[in-house]
Amino acid sequence: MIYIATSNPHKVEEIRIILEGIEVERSPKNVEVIEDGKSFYENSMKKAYYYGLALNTPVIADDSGLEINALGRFPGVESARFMEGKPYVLKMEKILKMLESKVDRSAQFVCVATYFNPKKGVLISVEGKVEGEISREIKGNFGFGYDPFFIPHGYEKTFGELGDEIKRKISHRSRAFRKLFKILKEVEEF
Ligand SMILES: O=P(O)(O)OP(=O)(O)OP(=O)(O)OC[C@H]1O[C@@H](n2cnc3c(O)ncnc32)[C@H](O)[C@@H]1O
Ligand SMILES: [Mg+2]
Repeated sequence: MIYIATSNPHKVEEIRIILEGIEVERSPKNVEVIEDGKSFYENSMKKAYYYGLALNTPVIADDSGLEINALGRFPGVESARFMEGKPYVLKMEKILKMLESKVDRSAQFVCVATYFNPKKGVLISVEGKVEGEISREIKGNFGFGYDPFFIPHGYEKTFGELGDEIKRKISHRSRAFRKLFKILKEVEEF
């Protein structure tokens, strides 16, 4: 079993599906980590480090977000803090307004997964990305966060409409966690 250093149950659910056969649990403690890093890497490593120290056992953190290229890769590391506490539908409506005058609707979801073993001082971070574009309408109820207006390349529908089966194959999270576990199988007893 491995703890996921997150306060977000949606992430744990997706990681459970991605890592079929490996038991994952949300950290039993919520550790306050100031996510003031300028990159997903920094925030991911910070979360893994502080959760790993607090639990004194290996953990995996995930820092992720949506980058919209015509908006200078906004919201990026601010994806969670943008309009904090407001429903995601309002966040997406606001972003759709920001995109009204733009031709380029390309975007990517990014996930940096970091493994930290405090007992051995092993820290491994990997990145996964999925390219796509922002739809003109918010559609679908699957997934979470910004899924209902992200159309992955190769599909016509949003992640909100496509659901777990597709997402677990191509999402930024599945790419990052698969990459991480390929390494962990070699360097740690997984
Ligand atoms: O920091 P932790 O405790 O892990 O939980 P969090 O929800 O704050 O997670 P982040 O700081 O990594 O912020 C992630 C942001 O990016 C969004 N996001 C991340 N992965 C996503 C996905 O697969 N689909 C849709 N939105 C996603 C999510 O809704 C947040 O707004
Ligand atoms: Mg966060």
